[in-house]
Amino acid sequence: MSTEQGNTTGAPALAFRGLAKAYGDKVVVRGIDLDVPTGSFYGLVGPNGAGKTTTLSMVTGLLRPNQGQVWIHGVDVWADPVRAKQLMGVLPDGLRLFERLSGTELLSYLGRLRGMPVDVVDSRSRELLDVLDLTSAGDKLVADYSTGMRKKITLATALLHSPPLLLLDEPLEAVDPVSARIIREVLQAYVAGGRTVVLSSHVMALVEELCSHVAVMNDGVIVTSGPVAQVRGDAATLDDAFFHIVGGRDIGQGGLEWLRSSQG
Ligand SMILES: Nc1ncnc2c1ncn2[C@@H]1O[C@H](COP(=O)(O)OP(=O)(O)OP(=O)(O)O)[C@@H](O)[C@H]1O
Repeated sequence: MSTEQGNTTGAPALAFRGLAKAYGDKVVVRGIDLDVPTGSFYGLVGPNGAGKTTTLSMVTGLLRPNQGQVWIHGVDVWADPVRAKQLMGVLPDGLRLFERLSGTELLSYLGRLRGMPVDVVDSRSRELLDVLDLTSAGDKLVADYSTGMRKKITLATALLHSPPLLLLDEPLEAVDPVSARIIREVLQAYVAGGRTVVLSSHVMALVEELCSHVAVMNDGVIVTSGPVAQVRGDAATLDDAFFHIVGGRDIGQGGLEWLRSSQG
């Protein structure tokens, strides 16, 4: 494929082809392809170690693939990273932040780095801190934030420039139920406005509730992908379908007898 996949209007929100990554001899992503339609809410699911974070890191320009290409709205992430990064907001794994800034300063700094007008940065920052219930923490150093607060302030930085595509690595993990509900509503409103969200999660019920589409990864491969109803197939829930797709083991019969016993 050429460097430019198309203009930003016609192309999928995200597309990748032949994406591969190895660490030494260990191949962790094995040449995967995916198209994420604009306006979709796309879940990326898979067991521990399946390659979800590695994939999202390559897609967002944080980790260089060994092979393959990635386009955000038609812009090649590795050939034109500056333009591609204007089109996405990212909640990465690991949450490396500027620890010695307050939440408000962090948003202000990142907004200015993106070339946004100061008054727009200020008003959007206030709104985001308010919606994410971080107003009282706005003057606190990020170093003193809890894990859930760090996740919320990072989400605010991803939303600040109002990009057409959000890529979120486990956005609801470690977040309290009230904040989780707020984040879900923010993301649903975001998609309702015609934008696109891609998130990774282990929580199948959440993916089933929120997402229009899902891709299931296992051992570095996308095993199946498409609209949620199609991937669920005849299974009662997406959780059941996932269990069968990735070959989960049922412990109903045999095994762990010592855990079932009242004696030690
Ligand atoms: N820096 C690294 N060096 C070597 N191996 C790595 C590195 N980062 C990830 N891996 C390996 O790559 C594989 C995929 O990891 P990855 O974090 O992408 O999986 P994941 O699907 O996000 O898992 P989880 O659901 O547990 O977060 C794992 O086997 C992991 O051990």
